[in-house]
Amino acid sequence: MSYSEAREMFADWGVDTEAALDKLAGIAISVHCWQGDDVRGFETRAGASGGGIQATGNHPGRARTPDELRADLEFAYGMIPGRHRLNLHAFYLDTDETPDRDEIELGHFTPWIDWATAQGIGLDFNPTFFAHPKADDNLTLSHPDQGIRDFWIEHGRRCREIADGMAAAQGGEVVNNIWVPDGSKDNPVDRMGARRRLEASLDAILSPDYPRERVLDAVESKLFGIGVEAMTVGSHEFYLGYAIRKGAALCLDMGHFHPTENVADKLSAVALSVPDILLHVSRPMRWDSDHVILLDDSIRAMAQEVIFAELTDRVRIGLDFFDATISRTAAWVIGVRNMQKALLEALLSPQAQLKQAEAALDFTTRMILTEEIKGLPHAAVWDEFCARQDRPTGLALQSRLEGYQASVASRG
Ligand SMILES: C[C@H](O)[C@H](O)[C@@H](O)C(=O)CO
Ligand SMILES: [Mn+2]
Repeated sequence: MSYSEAREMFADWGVDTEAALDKLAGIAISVHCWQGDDVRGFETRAGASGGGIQATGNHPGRARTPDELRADLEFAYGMIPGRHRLNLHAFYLDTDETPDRDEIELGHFTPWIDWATAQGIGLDFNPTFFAHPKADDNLTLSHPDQGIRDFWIEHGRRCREIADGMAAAQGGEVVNNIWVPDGSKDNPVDRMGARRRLEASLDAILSPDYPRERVLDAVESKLFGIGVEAMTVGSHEFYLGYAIRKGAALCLDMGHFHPTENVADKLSAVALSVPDILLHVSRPMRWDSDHVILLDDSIRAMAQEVIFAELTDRVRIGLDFFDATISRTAAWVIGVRNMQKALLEALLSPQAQLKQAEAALDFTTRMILTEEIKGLPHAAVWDEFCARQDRPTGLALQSRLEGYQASVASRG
């Protein structure tokens, strides 16, 4: 079906496809660097990722150096319509020096800043509180040992300084997201002590004032991780309260809740109390497995909430998945495009009619609408979006993804 035929069909339902395409073009997705190298980072000492997160699989082509990772990202961005961001973790520094985590500085990220600026890609940042001997107890900011806490506090403070430097170099906001793996394998007896220590450490990290429009601090909760099954110190309730008290952004990772919870439902609920929200869009399978996101119901529901609750200015969309059993570049491209497709579907919905039916308690009309619009030609509108930005679709996309994968498959 041609785009003009599709445009007319949507117009019959009161939907303006041009307005939807304009809106979609303005939504930046923060692409997570860690899909490209199985969350290994570029520190010389780095081993397995630890902290209960681990990529599984051994597909050829993993990026082994910052240059390889940037080349892979350039290819991926070239397959994705729109202008997007890069979400960089601190242990992806690019330097000949070997600073410990409490010694990193902006200069260790200069090649990333130069590259991102040349590419027109905004950076986001994350301190790395895992994959380090001082995190081997699965305790960092809440560790009972003051020395270990101080080490990680210094890391957190330096990361904010780096984020501010990135913002100064690039202009605009850098989201700096804090996730710590801290927790307990078996039932603890002093949950309060651990949470008080985490709170005090976070306060110490966040005490220097940076303009919010330059450094947007976010905090990420989690239900449990491998090795910390009994308690996660930074639980949802902990961070929801913390974000409200301190004015930080709240990060909702779709893999960090009980599998029966609807994470999309949380958006409007927390948006009443927290001004800014960061999403880690992910696909948990039975647990926080970080599968590549599909265009499935959970992603559609999340996108619909962002659009229908009119939260595009307050929600930063980041992705968080890593799959080492498939082409890593294809994983990025497919995942980001799926997020965009879900947003486009929401933008192509007859929102006003749906809300009107619901307000009138006319649930029959609401159901007719939700089910009938599923048959509308969303794909023709998506193809038009890609064509206007010279991005391939369908078989052409497949061939480009396979071609690039073949070109990196010989990496050792
Ligand atoms: C690498 C990320 O920071 C990490 O995945 C974190 O965001 C997380 O979700 C841990 O489970
Ligand atoms: Mn996450």
